[in-house]
Amino acid sequence: MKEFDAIIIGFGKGGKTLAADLAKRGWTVAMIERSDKMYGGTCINIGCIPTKALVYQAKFATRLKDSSFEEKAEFYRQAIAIKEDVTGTLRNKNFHNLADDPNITVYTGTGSFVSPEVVAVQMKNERMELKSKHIFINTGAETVIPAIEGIENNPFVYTSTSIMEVTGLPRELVIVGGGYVGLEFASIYASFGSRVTVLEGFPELIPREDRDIAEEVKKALEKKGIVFRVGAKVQSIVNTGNKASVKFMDTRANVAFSLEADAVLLATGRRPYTTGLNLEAAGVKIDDRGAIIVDEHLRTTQPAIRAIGDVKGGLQFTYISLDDYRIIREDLFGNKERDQNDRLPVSYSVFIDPPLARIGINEDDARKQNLDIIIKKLPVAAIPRVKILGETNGLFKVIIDKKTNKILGCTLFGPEASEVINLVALAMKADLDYTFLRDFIYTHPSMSESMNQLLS
Ligand SMILES: Cc1cc2nc3c(=O)[nH]c(=O)nc-3n(C[C@H](O)[C@H](O)[C@H](O)COP(=O)(O)OP(=O)(O)OC[C@H]3O[C@@H](n4cnc5c(N)ncnc54)[C@H](O)[C@@H]3O)c2cc1C
Ligand SMILES: NC(=O)c1ccc[n+]([C@@H]2O[C@H](COP(=O)([O-])OP(=O)(O)OC[C@H]3O[C@@H](n4cnc5c(N)ncnc54)[C@H](O)[C@@H]3O)[C@@H](O)[C@H]2O)c1
Repeated sequence: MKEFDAIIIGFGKGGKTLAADLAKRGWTVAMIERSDKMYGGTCINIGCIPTKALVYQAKFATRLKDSSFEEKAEFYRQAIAIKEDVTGTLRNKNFHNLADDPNITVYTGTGSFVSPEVVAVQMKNERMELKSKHIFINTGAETVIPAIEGIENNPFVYTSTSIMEVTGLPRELVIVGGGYVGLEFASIYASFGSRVTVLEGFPELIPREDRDIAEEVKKALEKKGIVFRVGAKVQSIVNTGNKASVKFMDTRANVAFSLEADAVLLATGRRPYTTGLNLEAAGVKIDDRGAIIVDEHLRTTQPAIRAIGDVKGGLQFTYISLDDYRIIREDLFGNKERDQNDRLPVSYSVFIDPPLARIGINEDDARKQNLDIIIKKLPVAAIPRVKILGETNGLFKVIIDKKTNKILGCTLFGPEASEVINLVALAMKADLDYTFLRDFIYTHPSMSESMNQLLS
């Protein structure tokens, strides 16, 4: 049996970064990845990178709004080809980053535990057992497939992964779920020229955001032609031969509706992926949502085994997986002072057009906690840069603690929000008063300079 200093199951963000770091320190590392289409993990192959490549291309597509559907479809086909090129290049680079390192062996096969120190790898034509005292699980998440009649083997039903493999632009796209994936794909496909309907089961759109922000988001996306149906319970998706017939119930009005679609995207959440890992053999326990249970230092219920990224539940972002690597690095080689709690608050961006970004609490949260706050708002139309961009939709909003002058939270909905939020996050992390950003000298004309106005 081959022995390694470390075994990593799953080629995710944290795992691949850890592999390279350990190898540099002289450790021998086995990286196990089940698919040769997934070297580098979800983000570069089927997640952040391909979707954001399409977000970027979709921006140009909006210039074709008066063109024929066929012309739009041709532009979309080219955008998919560009996306393929980007992911292919990154996948190859990610593979070689590890495989070319003499201390790292990449196994293309499915990993499963035999015991707490032994992992079996099932490859195409071979099964091997590997041994290590340090094992890291980085197997990511999978799309939740809801129990809806007619979904199974229905050629019109897609996940975020499979829809991006299709080169034909759907004329009518129905998206089930109005979360991150649902909204980003709605924005992308509406920009490319599809007619998009989003069916969200919850009675409100983006319920975690303040209602004034949610209204602005809805308004901006509706301007693109997207139709939202909230409180929608999808009952069946039937293959009618050349289309899908989507039947849903408006649970608020208690009325049944039916829609025709060329494609139906399931954007109904992602859950930790542990299928086939045989965690029982290692003594690694999962919670009732299927996430691997970890402590603040990412140790599982079998302390020599750790979990990284989406598979441990909680926030599902690439930068969280990367930060998990930092926690482990500090635990193994540093002062052991990092843990999962010290990275809060964490910002996020939904890459719709324009993007929505947030850090910390919002007004609703502050009111529920009876906090003494100052709220400042700025319609994006008041920022000089948006006149240049020709994009005046949006609202920036910040919540400040009246007593301490610290920023408690900030939501930015407008052009370049996903960049500007990092500035606010930095100020919050550095424990700066809001006046620091208010009086800072920014370049002009930039979106960052909106902080002068927003915070004044
Ligand atoms: C459509 C979409 C868009 C997204 N956009 C963003 C975004 O813009 N920004 C952002 O921060 N996040 C985004 N995310 C989330 C982000 O992609 C994930 O949070 C992140 O990639 C998770 O990384 P990870 O390290 O947990 O593992 P992953 O990158 O998911 O890697 C897990 C790997 O393990 C492999 N694997 C699974 N089981 C086994 C096994 N038994 N043996 C061997 N290999 C196995 C899988 O094939 C996979 O390659 C997006 C996700 C999706 C789906
Ligand atoms: N920009 C980003 O950072 C980004 C982009 C995409 C995905 N992601 C990550 O991927 C994860 C998964 O995204 P997601 O959008 O699939 O999940 P999500 O949890 O964000 O949203 C799922 C939505 O589907 C709705 N829903 C669930 N079942 C339904 C049903 N049967 N009918 C109608 N609606 C239903 C839910 O109410 C919810 O609004 C996110 O948690 C996020 O962390 C991040």
